[in-house]
This record gives sequence, C-alpha cells and structure tokens, in this order.
Amino acid sequence: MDELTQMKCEACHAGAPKVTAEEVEIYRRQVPNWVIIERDNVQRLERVYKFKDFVAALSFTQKVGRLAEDEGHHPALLTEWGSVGVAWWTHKIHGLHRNDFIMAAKTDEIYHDFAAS
Ligand SMILES: C[C@H](O)[C@H](O)[C@H]1CNC2=NC(N)=NC(=O)C2=N1
Repeated sequence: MDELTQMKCEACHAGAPKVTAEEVEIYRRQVPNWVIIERDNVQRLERVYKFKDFVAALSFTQKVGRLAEDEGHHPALLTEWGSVGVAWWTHKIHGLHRNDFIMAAKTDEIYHDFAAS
C-alpha cells in the first residue's frame, strides 16, 4: 500500500466512485486519529486538533488552507481558541474519495510538523 502522504489528489468529477469498504479499511490504517461520521447523509472524515491558543490554531488553519489550494481539494474548518476541527469529504460525490484520505494524511503531517516546531 502506497503512502497516502506521497499521493496527489486527482481532479474529481461528479461520477467518480466513492471509496469501497475495503479501501476504507486499508486507508484508515494510515489515518488512525480520524473518525468517519455521516452528517446530512454524507460520510466525512473528521478530526479535532488541539493548540496552545488561538494564534497557533489560526496559523495551522492557514497552513491547511494553503494545502487545500495546492491540491484543489478543500475541507470544512472550524477554528476556535485552542482547537481546529477539520472535515474532509468530496462535495461532487457527496461522500468519501481517496482524495479525502490523502488530505487527512497530509493534514496530520502539517500538525506533526507544527507540533514539532
Ligand atoms: C472547481 C473546483 O476545482 C471543484 O469545485 C473542487 C474544489 N474543491 C473541492 N473540495 C472538495 N472537498 N470536494 C470537491 O468536490 C471539490 N471540488
């Protein structure tokens, strides 16, 4: 299994297939801190990251935003004092695509680098 962090998002179209249950089981091993939650009949990957204050949370938010722009795939972000909630799903297919797992893995990388800095 290739590393999700080494992959690039593919351009997604309305007819793109959602990930299969088998793919979910494989991919989720690389993003163990994320949960799959269904909201409004849409499955999404969600994780809440903790920070020392609002400035740190906002800085992380900006880094994730830059990643999203670079990849052309965008999250829902809830930035609060001390935490950032991140949700990934693919709007066009109203569910989860490999892109979402790639982005969750890359979001974890940003947090790891951030926490280490
Ligand atoms: C035109 C633009 O590339 C598309 O609308 C992209 C933008 N970012 C996106 N982000 C996500 N999460 N899902 C999408 O379907 C999506 N589509």
